[in-house]
Amino acid sequence: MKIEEFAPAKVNLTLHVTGRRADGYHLLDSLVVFAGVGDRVTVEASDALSLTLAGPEAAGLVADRDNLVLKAARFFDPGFRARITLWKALPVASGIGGGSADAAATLRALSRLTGRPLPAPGEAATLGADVPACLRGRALRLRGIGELLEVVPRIPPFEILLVNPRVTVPTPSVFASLTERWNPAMNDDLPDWPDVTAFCAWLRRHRNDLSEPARRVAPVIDDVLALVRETGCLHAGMSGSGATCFGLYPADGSTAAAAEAFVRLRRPDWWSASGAVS
Ligand SMILES: C[C@@](CO)(OP(=O)(O)O)[C@H](O)COP(=O)(O)OP(=O)(O)OC[C@H]1O[C@@H](n2ccc(N)nc2=O)[C@H](O)[C@@H]1O
Ligand SMILES: Nc1ncnc2c1ncn2[C@@H]1O[C@H](COP(=O)(O)OP(=O)(O)O)[C@@H](O)[C@H]1O
Repeated sequence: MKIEEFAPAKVNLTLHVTGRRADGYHLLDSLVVFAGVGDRVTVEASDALSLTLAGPEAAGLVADRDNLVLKAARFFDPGFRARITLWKALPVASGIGGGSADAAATLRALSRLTGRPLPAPGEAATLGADVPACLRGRALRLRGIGELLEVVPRIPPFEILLVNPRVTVPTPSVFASLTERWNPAMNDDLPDWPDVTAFCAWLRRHRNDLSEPARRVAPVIDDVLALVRETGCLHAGMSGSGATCFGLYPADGSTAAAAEAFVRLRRPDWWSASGAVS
């Protein structure tokens, strides 16, 4: 039996850093969505554990034991034997959780293959703070270091453009260069947004507290945001620790795709993708 799982890009539409734990991990309050753009993990039973890389972004990775796909497989069952293929479409170290998405897709695939349950969020977070959210793969409010999740059921439909300038931004460096670690959280109750315009107006009143340190690490982020804004999006921002930026568009099946074509024309050397959001 061959099982395929999609590993969608995670996008932090807001990211408030609200404190720091004694072990150095930061407390977050983030509204997270998943885009119809991502990697694919395929798993089939075999007599040995192996990983093959394919896809347009595979060159950014090696299939060694530190690959999050193999870490997730060993975490699920240290003796598990399977032939795993990772089709890599998301750029590595880009703030859209590609590695965490791959780990989560591997766990989902192995759970389907064996009928065994998925790990609890607190356990999954030991693979990576974003893995619990990626296991759910739908609009969420993420708190704690990433293990406290609440489904956000009423996000209005929209489409998204993702643009990465092909500069890798290591997450630890961005957290390390934060100057203010104790910032206000989002309000306890999230509103019911009547439409995407109201949703974007709400997003504009919130923050990504990692933007400033990320822009110090990778000043090109300002150019990415300027280009995304030039497409006429409803709202633009940076995801996670960067450098990927996003633009939001109405869910009309064409405006986000047209924005992607515009960006590709202007910056064929950058990575861009667009899709619907869940
Ligand atoms: C910042 C976020 C926001 O969603 O996304 P990315 O930019 O990575 O996509 C995540 O919290 C990243 O999650 P993930 O990439 O899984 O993080 P991990 O591998 O667990 O941690 C990488 C490093 O980031 C820092 N880190 C991560 C999460 C967190 N809540 N506090 C931290 O301080 C730590 O320095 C840690 O050593
Ligand atoms: N399957 C994987 N996909 C992406 N990165 C991986 C993977 N396995 C291990 N990594 C490592 O994890 C780190 C974070 O990568 P990634 O999850 O893409 O970052 P981000 O969460 O910022 O998008 C990188 O240094 C990368 O080498």
